[in-house]
Amino acid sequence: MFLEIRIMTVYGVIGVGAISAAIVRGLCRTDQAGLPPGVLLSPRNAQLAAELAQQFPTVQVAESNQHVVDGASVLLLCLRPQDARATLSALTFRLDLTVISVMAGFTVRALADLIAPVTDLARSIPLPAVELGEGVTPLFPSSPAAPALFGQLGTVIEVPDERTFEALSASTATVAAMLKYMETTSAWLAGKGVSAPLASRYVAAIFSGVLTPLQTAAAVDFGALSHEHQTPGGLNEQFLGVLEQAGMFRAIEGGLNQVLERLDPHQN
Ligand SMILES: NC(=O)C1=CN([C@@H]2O[C@H](COP(=O)(O)OP(=O)(O)OC[C@H]3O[C@@H](n4cnc5c(N)ncnc54)[C@H](OP(=O)(O)O)[C@@H]3O)[C@@H](O)[C@H]2O)C=CC1
Repeated sequence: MFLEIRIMTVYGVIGVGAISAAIVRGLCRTDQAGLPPGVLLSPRNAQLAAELAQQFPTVQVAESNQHVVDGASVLLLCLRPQDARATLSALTFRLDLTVISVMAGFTVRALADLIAPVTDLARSIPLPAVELGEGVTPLFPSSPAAPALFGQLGTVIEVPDERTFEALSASTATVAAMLKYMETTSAWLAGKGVSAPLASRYVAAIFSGVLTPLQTAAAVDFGALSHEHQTPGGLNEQFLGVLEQAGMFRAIEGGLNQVLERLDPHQN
């Protein structure tokens, strides 16, 4: 089924940036079966659009956003939320267009108003791993086109309602903080005289050693894993206790609630 969809589909992309480039690179991976699909890019961010068009023969840059809409069978909306309203209001959409949004915080209802008369609409939360075909992408609602796209880029999670979708979206806001945690550990090591490259490699190895085996797990008990990594009276237990006393984990819950409030003010 995917092969048929790949040959017939032209993906239009409005918002050529970090996440849409990862999607395009993922779709054009050489380990994919069959021909890559057609991709029509918005001309905005000309340098990245030109790079993608140069790298992949089925990728083209359109003259305007309206040409992207008109030439696409499946339109991907990958704009920053603050640019979406003005950009989409300037465009005309046809009834039989299929749209997939990756934009955080735009509800189905808000999007439907902006892209009327389109009704075939799905929201998605792709992460950069789609580039390697290793994404795990929540979808709501799930139209036929959305699992067909993200199934080529990893696996999909079809979410039953928009509240659950927004909660999953909020949880993705924790990545930069996790990387800052690792940077702090790495910089601390460098401050103790470990060379900076070795410090960063070592910290990456500590975490990838724990996380890589979890990639294919059906479910993960993080609490049990945390216990496994704490020898009673040991160093992990000591460090965890310091963070607990400092209120770090309550702060994580508070931060998630604030992000969710921003995504969906009616949920908390
Ligand atoms: N990055 C990620 O990992 C993820 C991002 N998302 C969502 O994807 C969306 C995009 O994020 P991201 O890729 O990081 O953002 P980027 O800033 O990398 O890309 C957005 C692109 O949209 C372009 N743009 C702005 N205005 C217009 C316009 N009027 N017409 C056409 N293009 C325009 C920008 O151009 P210029 O720079 O010139 O303004 C920029 O190239 C966001 O809504 C985000 O929530 C979702 C999941 C993961």
